Amino acid sequence: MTAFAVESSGLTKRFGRQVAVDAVDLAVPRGTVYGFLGPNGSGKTTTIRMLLGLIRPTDGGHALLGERMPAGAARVLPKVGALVEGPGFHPYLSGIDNLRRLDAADRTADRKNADARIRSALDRVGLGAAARKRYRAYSLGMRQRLALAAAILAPRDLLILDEPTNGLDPQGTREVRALIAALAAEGSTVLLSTHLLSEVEQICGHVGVMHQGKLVAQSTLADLRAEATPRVRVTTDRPHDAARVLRELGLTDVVTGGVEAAGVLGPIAPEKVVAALVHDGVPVRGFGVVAPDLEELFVGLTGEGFDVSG
Ligand SMILES: Nc1ncnc2c1ncn2[C@@H]1O[C@H](COP(=O)(O)OP(=O)(O)OP(=O)(O)O)[C@@H](O)[C@H]1O
Repeated sequence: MTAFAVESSGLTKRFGRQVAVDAVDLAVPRGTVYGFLGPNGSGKTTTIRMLLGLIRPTDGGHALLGERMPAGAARVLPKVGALVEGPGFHPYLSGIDNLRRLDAADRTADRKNADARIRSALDRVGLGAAARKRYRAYSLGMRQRLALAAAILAPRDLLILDEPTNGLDPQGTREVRALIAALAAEGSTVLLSTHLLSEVEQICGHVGVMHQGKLVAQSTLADLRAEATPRVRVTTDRPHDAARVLRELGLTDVVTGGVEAAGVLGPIAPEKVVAALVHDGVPVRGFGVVAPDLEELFVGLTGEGFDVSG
């Protein structure tokens, strides 16, 4: 068994002259919740559609659960649950009848326990009470929940979810995040795309960051945080003298503003910085070492802000 539930190499998609996905090497370890993070238009959905075999890559290849795609599609896809925008549900059928229809079309599904599986999926996404309502009467959030129910109609080794909390209210968002955590605890690997950094922070152990079609970072959140070099912040009446001392010591990205000077510490010990400031006669009123938060880190990687709400 390979260590990765999803592995791609050089995965590329061009639409005409536009490169939507540019040589992406994904590595999603089994048993993890992997956040596929990036601003709108960075290529997440296109990557996911290639992973699922819904569109053909222009270049590169990938494997799901150790099976090369598309050759192993028939073997592996029954073990993969997916939530992607695509062919919709039937508007005049109820939620439960839509799921029955989907399940009936799945040759690999176990007929004997179909009712129980469908009921359980509806309950898990919180649609138990609305199961008999017609799909066309569902709110956006309910439609999203039904799509998630469809992804978990059978036990799955891998779930690939494109923006699973899109369209949900805060309560629904919390419920779906809790459901994802529960599915992961039961042993599914989850790859979810999101433009919300807070979502990644709340439920993901791993993250891959997309920017203009490229995967610009991929690691555990813990490693990303550890790599982040802290900054020092000096409060003083003479910020320009403080900045000079910081530069002389080798700190980078040194800036001043008001009664502050700040810079990236790098390998230099903070106590050395304090000693140098004092030695130079800079009146230090305050001194702090601050680790950048994840948002600053990702802005640094992509040059773009992330929506941090939710
Ligand atoms: N079928 C298509 N034909 C032409 N261009 C496309 C097609 N699908 C996607 N693109 C382009 O590819 C780029 C990446 O789009 P994609 O939907 O993969 O990004 P995304 O990160 O999922 O963003 P979003 O969150 O908005 O869906 C965009 O510039 C988009 O306009």
